Amino acid sequence: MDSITKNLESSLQVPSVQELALQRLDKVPPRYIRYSDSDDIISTVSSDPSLRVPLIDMAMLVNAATQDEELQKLHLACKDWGVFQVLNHGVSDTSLKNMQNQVQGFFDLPFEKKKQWAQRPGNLEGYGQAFVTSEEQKLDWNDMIFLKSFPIQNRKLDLWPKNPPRFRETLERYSEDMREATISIVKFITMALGLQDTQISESFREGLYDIRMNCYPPCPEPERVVGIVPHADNSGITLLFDCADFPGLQFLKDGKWVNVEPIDGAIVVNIGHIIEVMTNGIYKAPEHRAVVNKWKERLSIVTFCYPGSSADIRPAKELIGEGNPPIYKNMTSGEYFSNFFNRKLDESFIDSLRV
Ligand SMILES: O=C(O)CCC(=O)C(=O)O
Ligand SMILES: [Fe+2]
Repeated sequence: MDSITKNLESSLQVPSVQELALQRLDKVPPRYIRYSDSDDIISTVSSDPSLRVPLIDMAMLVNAATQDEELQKLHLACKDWGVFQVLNHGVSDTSLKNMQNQVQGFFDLPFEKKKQWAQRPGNLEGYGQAFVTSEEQKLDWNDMIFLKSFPIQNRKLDLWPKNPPRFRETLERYSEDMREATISIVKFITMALGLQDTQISESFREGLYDIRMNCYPPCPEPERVVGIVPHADNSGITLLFDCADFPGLQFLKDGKWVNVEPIDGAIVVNIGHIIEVMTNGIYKAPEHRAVVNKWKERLSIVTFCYPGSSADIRPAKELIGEGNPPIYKNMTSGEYFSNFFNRKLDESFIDSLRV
């Protein structure tokens, strides 16, 4: 792999996977091949049907009578998995469905129309693919549109689609809903850890919110490609709305990949590197990937949630002391992002943040 440090806040332009899929090829082009037939992507998937991503009910976290029990469940979910599905998160079904319809409407547009909102050289935002830094790099079976939503001054409105016509207002509303949900979810995550003060959750009120809308077209050789290559998120937390009714997202648990079975109305929440640092590694950002299939397109709408830029990224003071040394460095928000965008692609990002 490329060991030279590059600024990764940009992406090279690559072909649209949706357009490739429309050609109804028998074989995928070599640039997408990740696996040979023998070390098949499927063989590493857990075969234990009882192994399921934990399900958390926010209504039980809010209710004083059931809060302690549900906080204990949340603690184990964060500690043992780093991911859970959440119900009763406060985001209405209408908001989710409206967003799904707009994103579907966008990806259904002819390529020539979508290109209007394409990433520009040296820029990650817009319609295209993330983190393509060399002409030799293997590609994901994924098209996406990536937009920054909060703070409002970060919005590059010239990259916000105007087609379908309600896209912009729907995304605006959706990101407000995601921000509200994030503040509550982070509050409960810190409570699950026994932290009293709400400084961490409140820092998400002025936080950064980036939305990545993914489209995974059907693929003629799904077992030889990957929708999104295994990674952990650099966010505080990530909220993923799976628009499909069949699995595609998988998390690594005890060396095996576990499918996330979509639940109607639920949101998938995973810990990102920032909360990993703030909890001094008690809650870890889990590895995950997306797989694709032969027959059905899948969409997901992913919100990366970061604390505001005035919050330092450091292990919480309450969690360190005698016998509990900090395992991660103290960083300003600016230092954290600079480390991320200048990271070496062949090294673990989280390991580079260790003291
Ligand atoms: O679409 C998915 O299921 C996974 C997306 C993801 O992990 C990401 O965008 O960071
Ligand atoms: Fe991710």
